[in-house]
Amino acid sequence: MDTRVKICGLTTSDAVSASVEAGAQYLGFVFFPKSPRNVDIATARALALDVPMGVAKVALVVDPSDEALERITGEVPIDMIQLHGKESLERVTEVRTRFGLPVMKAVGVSGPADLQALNAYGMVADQLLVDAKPPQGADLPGGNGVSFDWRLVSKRGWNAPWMLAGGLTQENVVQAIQMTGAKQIDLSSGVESAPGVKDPAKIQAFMNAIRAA
Ligand SMILES: O=C(O)c1ccccc1N[C@@H]1O[C@H](COP(=O)(O)O)[C@@H](O)[C@H]1O
Repeated sequence: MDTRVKICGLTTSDAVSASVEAGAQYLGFVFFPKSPRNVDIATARALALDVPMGVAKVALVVDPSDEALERITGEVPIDMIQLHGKESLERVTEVRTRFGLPVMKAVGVSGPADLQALNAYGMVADQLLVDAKPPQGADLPGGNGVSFDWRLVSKRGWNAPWMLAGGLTQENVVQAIQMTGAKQIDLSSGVESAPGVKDPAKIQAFMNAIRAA
């Protein structure tokens, strides 16, 4: 299966190496203090400098200010900004223009009404991240290890390339790809041994599951 994978929430060089060696095409660094996967700028910079050419480094941010984005993009050699908050269509356009980097906009899906947002953001973002909505009362807008009803996005396309996210694991990823037709997937907690702790064996097993499909 020729699926591109983003492994998100990397905090150590071991996790970066395991993801690169297993064949991930995108690596995500989380800049969100409430997350167990949060990294400071110095750590992210050191990790990103070791990523080989051809593997995209993604900065995940949640309703960021321009100042926060200036600090991140000024010090960390990133290739893409992932907006994972309540950013408006206008804000997506503004961030793309101001920072000169591709923007991936995350959209939470729990029912058919959410597909409108994907249509709209697909017109302004470079990529879409189609994720589950966070459970009621969750501290995090993503990274909660929950899936949504994949039939909602079965064989759908939008104006921008998209990644499927939300509760993906080595056990369910093949079915998720078969049901949705996703060509790109994104995951975080499904390859962890504890919140924020990536497990190299789970990363390899996840990639093996996709390749064997
Ligand atoms: O992972 C986080 O801590 C996080 C924090 C804030 C916003 C988004 C976050 N994660 C994103 O959510 C997807 C799905 O996560 P999971 O596989 O369900 O655990 C993850 O890949 C990140 O893009």
